[in-house]
Amino acid sequence: MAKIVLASGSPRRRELLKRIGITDFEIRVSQAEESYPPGLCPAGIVESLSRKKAEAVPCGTGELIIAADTMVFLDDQRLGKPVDEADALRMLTALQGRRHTVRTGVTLRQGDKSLTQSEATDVCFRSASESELLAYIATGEPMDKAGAYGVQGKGALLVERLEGDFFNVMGLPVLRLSRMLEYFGISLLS
Ligand SMILES: Cc1cn([C@H]2C[C@H](O)[C@@H](COP(=O)(O)OP(=O)(O)OP(=O)(O)O)O2)c(=O)[nH]c1=O
Repeated sequence: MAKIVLASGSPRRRELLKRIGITDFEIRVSQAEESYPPGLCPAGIVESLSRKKAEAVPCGTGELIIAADTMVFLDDQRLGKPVDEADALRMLTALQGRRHTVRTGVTLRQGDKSLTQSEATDVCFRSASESELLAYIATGEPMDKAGAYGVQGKGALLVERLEGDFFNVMGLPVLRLSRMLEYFGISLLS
């Protein structure tokens, strides 16, 4: 089996890889600048960013790189990670009582073979008061997460409904990833 390299500093992606049985992998954090060409559709944006992250790390012989990028889309707004607490409050206020889509682009790369796909999950937030949102921001949880919430943590208390892959919201669509790995000859359930 190829040596797996996770091109991500995200502790959630590390944890999810382990949960699906990929326990032996190296982390090589990509320093790719998070920019993309104009005119891309939402899926195109996260796919382009994941490709960029995968291409920004060295890939040795026999190594398989996994890179991902997660973003929240609310109508035509793109919500990445908040820059500060005021930005987190702005994002959470915009999301409350509404449905949004979380998209994760994933790129797998080995030698000159590369595959990029993305997954979408719809999430509905309940209406929350400003004091609840401020209390949530004070936990610090929103600050390193797209859309300023973590569905796997206290952020779950803001989520009314979710349609699609839960793990996609956490940063790695594990079912899609397993299918992409099959293209590289790796089967996780055999
Ligand atoms: C919406 C949401 C996002 N997130 C996280 C997943 C991602 O780690 C992060 C989005 O940022 P990304 O830029 O996708 O990833 P990252 O900066 O954490 O790591 P790297 O670029 O090195 O791969 O938000 C959650 O953990 N829970 C959630 O509910």
